[in-house]
Amino acid sequence: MTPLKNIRNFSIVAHIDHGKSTLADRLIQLTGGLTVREMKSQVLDSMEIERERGITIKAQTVRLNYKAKDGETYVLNLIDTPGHVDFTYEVSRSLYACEGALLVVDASQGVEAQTLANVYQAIDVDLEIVPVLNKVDLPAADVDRVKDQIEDVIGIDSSEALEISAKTGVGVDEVLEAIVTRLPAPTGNVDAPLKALLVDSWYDAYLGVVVLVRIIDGTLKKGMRIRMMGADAVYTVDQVGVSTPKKTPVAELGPGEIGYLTASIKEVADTSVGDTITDDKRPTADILPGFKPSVPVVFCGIFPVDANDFEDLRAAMGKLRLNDASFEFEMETSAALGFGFRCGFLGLLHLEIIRERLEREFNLDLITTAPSVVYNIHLTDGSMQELHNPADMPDPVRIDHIEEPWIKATIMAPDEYLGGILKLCEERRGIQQNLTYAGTRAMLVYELPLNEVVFDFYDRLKSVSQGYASFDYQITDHRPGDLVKMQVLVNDEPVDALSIVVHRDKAQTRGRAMCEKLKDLIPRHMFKIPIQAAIGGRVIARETISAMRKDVTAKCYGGDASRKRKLLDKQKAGKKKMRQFGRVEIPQEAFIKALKIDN
Ligand SMILES: Nc1nc2c(ncn2[C@@H]2O[C@H](COP(=O)(O)OP(=O)(O)OP(=O)(O)O)[C@@H](O)[C@H]2O)c(=O)[nH]1
Repeated sequence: MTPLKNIRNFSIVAHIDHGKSTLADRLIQLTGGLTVREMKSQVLDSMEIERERGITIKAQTVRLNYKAKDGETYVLNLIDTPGHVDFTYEVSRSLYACEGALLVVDASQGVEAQTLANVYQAIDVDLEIVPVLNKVDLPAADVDRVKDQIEDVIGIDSSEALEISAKTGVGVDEVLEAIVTRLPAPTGNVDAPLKALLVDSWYDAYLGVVVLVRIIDGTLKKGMRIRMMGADAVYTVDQVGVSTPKKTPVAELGPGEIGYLTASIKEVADTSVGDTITDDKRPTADILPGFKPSVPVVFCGIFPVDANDFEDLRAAMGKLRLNDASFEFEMETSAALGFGFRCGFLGLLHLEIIRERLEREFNLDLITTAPSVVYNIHLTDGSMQELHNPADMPDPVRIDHIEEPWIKATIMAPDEYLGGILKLCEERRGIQQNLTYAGTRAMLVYELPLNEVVFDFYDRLKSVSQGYASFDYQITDHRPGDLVKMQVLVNDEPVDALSIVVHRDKAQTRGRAMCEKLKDLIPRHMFKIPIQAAIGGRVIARETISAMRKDVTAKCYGGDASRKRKLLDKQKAGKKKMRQFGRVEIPQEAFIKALKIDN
């Protein structure tokens, strides 16, 4: 057991790409946590898709042993935090396990929206913060400007900010010293009953469910009967260990320490993050405050292209859910798409990652329907129901009013792009709350309906700002809105998977855009296909796909049979990605593409 005074628990908070993982790798390397051979290019971002996209999702920890200049050896626990808006809830849970945080800011870029969001969370839980300016090796680095920005925008003292390059290694040893000298040691009582925070849990192919814990008081040992106080479940501890980042069993964990336990827990869903773990025989008197559970805010339908893949899809989703309790799914049937699942996600990136994993790791061809937010439908009989699927919208005569979720969005960008950004926010029914400047960077705060943001807002923001704007949001409340369900009819048949809930003022424009898009996305058939958008029985937009004059093989004049076969094969392969609706075949990608709004 490490004495409290020799423990430091910290996180690194940063905006995406400011160098958090690179710095973490350096710290691991300098403290000898891994041999160079064991060191992959990025140790902490280990999942394949995370690596590809350069983002971190699951919080991970690593324990470092550091011999400081004072001659003592310290245990430094680094808890990694995710960097994307969809996963901010994982940031806050990681921060609860720490006493301090390194605030990493790219010295060539400055403070960005997620720097702010993350550092405010750290300040909220009273962490000691050490500002670190990274990438000082870049010619564009402007240390003084960024220091001023940290003081002006965040409001913390930056006079003693460290100046480093995680890439070249310059200044990184100073970071280790600062962790020891500037961050506080944890406190705790070894003789008190066990009290530990359940920081995270995940499924490991060898160990089963692994629980990451931070010990507050008492000790945790193998063989102990532990109680999860919130979930009210009792388990026997099989193994206690630390991550170096290799999983290494230890005899026990004491106050202030961070480590993992396994206890034959069947599913990640049996553990609730933020729960208090105690000794079943000698329970602690007080429960830790816990965290708000992360609730899915974006829903969509996922259907197999080939109906025979339904069971495989169910099994694949079950596997992903093992490791991701915030991903929800339940069976759904659609008149157009048959059997599938209605799935809930934390945000659009989360949706994309899950879909990509299903397709890539489980080799499934999928149709994803329009993402939708959760609406509160207040009925005339005084009851309220949550609407997760636009297709389930009750009859309008039964509806008294509909409420939709609103967010508070923070956008930071160079001021030259401000015009385009303001226009975009106004188009999306935004209400401007604040506009401030730090030098030539503008910081905008807007209230926006989540429904207007969920689909392509982020893409559009990036394009109007040439990639320079950063964005962060949190859901604030539900507000009444004049919302209607818009249906799309293809060849006079409603395609439920294309239904959306939309603000009445936007319905016409959206309807027209969707019909135009579908006209391009649906290939010609042997007959004329009308495409219509409608609210109730009223058609608000219409396009027609004209009939194909000849069949595809007609252009192979002459009797070249092999060429003809090739063409038909090609057509057949294309068909696999199509879905039959009545007499019309709609390509898989149409369901998402039809919703993108181009300007
Ligand atoms: N020139 C220079 N480049 C750096 C430095 N530190 C990191 N980078 C580069 O910046 C990019 C982003 O670094 P990462 O460490 O992946 O960023 P991150 O903050 O971990 O990103 P997320 O995991 O998505 O939060 C990479 O291409 C790094 O090589 C530095 O000190 N100097």
